[in-house]
Amino acid sequence: MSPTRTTPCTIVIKLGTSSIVHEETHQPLLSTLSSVVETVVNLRKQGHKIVLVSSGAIGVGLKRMNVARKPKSLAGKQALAAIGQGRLIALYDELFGHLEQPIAQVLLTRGDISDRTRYLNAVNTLNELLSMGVVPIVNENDTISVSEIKFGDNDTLSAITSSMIHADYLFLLTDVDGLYTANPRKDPNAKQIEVVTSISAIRSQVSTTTLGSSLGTGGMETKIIAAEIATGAGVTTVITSSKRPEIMFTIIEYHNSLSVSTLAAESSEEFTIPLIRPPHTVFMPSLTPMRDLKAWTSHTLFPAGSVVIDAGAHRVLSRRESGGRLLAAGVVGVMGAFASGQAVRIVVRASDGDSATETPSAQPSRPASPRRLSIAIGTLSRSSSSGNLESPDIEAVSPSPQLGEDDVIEVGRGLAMYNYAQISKIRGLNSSHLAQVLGYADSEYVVENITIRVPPRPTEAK
Ligand SMILES: N[C@@H](CCC(=O)OP(=O)(O)O)C(=O)O
Repeated sequence: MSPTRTTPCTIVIKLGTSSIVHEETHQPLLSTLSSVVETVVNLRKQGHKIVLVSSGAIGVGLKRMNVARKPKSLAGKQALAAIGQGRLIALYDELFGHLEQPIAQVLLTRGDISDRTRYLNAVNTLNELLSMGVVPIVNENDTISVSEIKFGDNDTLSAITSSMIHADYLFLLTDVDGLYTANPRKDPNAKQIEVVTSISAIRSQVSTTTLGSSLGTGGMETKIIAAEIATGAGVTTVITSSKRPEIMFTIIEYHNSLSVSTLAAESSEEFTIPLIRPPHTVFMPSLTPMRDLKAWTSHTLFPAGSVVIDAGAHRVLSRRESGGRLLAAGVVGVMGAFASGQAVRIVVRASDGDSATETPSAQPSRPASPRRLSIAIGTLSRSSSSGNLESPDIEAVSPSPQLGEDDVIEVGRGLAMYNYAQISKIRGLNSSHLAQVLGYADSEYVVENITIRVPPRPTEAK
């Protein structure tokens, strides 16, 4: 056995509906579930901490009520999830119980963890359960989830869970053994992609359209999104088959042996040749992972509005030295109504990235509707992101030119330090003038904890 084999890891395992119930009969797939349970218990014996993110509530509910197809209505799905979730967890308790492994049910909605305190409570509970040697079984709280507060699919939920507990691995177990260039069931030329280092590059290489099942909500596209969230938080993400869950041992061992051999090669020591590669796709974790507050802001919060920045600010925020903090000088407008402390989208105008040079000219007279953008504030000549203030006087404002959603591009997210009306007032100003305009200045920044996900075009990134 390799010495690294038992290095304790924190592992999130996601099991989709297609691995839990039969697609047509909705009978529970007992042999798959038993193998998963056995594997989880064996991983625990090696010292790993395991969280299971399990779908299947609706599928089990369909079987219980003898309903042939997933209902179209939200209430219908919610009712079936309420019926199925209890039975699902009872089934897990039965299977894990035979191996004397305690479990816990954790049901989450995005709404729950959009509140920082509740988010931290969820993190604390999960960590406490793990340190008690329990296997938490997480699902979306479907009964109360509505579209605005839904994770939408359990791939995303598992990625957010893995980020919450700083997992080492996220395994997305599904009915295929990895990501392919095309649907392997239909196209004999489909090739498995073994290693993904760039999610954006991979999107152009794979066809993701046909790989969802009729019961679940995910498919390959949601797995790629999940991989993007998890790897961004430093979590190695693996797609592999749920039919042989014990393959997770070999995959962990394989990756450990690769890193051991790389280290040995670097120090010219002897090393053993890594094992034969088990079938899977691995998404490599970011070398500069986003942790805690930034990951929370970026992935768990629904933004309440938008802050429009100029091209100069976009360039500055894309550099690590900016610390993810935006000065009022780089703001050209706001969109929607948001309070201080809420998450906001950071957007640039789609036109041509010329916002840095354009003089702002209007102030919204009322909260802009979420779909319209009001370019905010007074007629004085203000600086661009250089932060120079040419006149300290705030003059009367002119009507708002409006931009639609199509006129802006989201480039990142952050937490607003002031509300939308205040940011409108101080837009373009040097931070030394915030107290004069607002009557106070708790922060010299208007938005903090910003993660830029879309950097400026290379020609702009001087
Ligand atoms: N929360 C739902 C599952 C939603 C979902 O994402 O399903 P899947 O695409 O099979 O992972 C349930 O338990 O039925």
